[in-house]
Amino acid sequence: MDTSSSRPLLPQSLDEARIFQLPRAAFYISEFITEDEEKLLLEKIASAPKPRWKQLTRRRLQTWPSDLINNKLVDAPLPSWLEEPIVTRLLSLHLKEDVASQSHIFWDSPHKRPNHVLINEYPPGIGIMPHKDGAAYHPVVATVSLGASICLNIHEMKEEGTLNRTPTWRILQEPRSLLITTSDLYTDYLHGIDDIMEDIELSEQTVANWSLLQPGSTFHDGKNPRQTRTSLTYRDVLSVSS
Ligand SMILES: O=C(O)CCC(=O)C(=O)O
Ligand SMILES: [Fe+2]
Repeated sequence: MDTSSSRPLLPQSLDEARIFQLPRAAFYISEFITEDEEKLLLEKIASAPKPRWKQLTRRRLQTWPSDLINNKLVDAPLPSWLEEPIVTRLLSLHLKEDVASQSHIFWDSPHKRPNHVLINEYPPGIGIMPHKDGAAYHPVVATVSLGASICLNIHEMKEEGTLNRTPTWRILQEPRSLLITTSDLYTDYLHGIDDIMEDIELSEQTVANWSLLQPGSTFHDGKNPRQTRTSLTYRDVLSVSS
């Protein structure tokens, strides 16, 4: 596909994007945005005023429209560059069973759309500890990846309540892709990214969304050397104050 064209080819319905290997429910769409859109977003992120960045020890992040305070969001719109094209395109995707009612992935969230975006920048070798996203959000996360590929690990808790350090599944997120995780994946499982310089042993057997990757995508020797990868995570914060 010509990824520099003005509009990407999206699946007719979200069902075509379902990752069947995972518990309900997850969806993956490669080339959800174009190369031009990716470039523009990276420029917007890079040109944000310096105080917008929160520097953690190993990665940095931006929060739009603002940080949560006691799990609450102060009512404010997202900037237009975070709304268009991503939110409009996201809300245009429907599940087949719901086409009649025109219900998209945020249909049963309180605000019927994402109202909050976290931007995380991961240099090579840096990831994020396995965690759950918690009670502040409706249990739907839409993640758009920029710049480079990375593996997201899904972990289960062991019976005694400790984390199983070996991921149960891996999801490969390519640049310009959209990943949606919901339901049990949000509430019962943890997700994280390894602190490694390359993702290895990538294959149909080890990557849950292998069949949904970009046609012709190649991971030489099953390896993905890490480069700086930026993610936009869209969520609906349950509690909003004016
Ligand atoms: O960068 C990602 O894809 C995951 C980010 C994440 O888990 C979070 O911000 O809670
Ligand atoms: Fe998270």
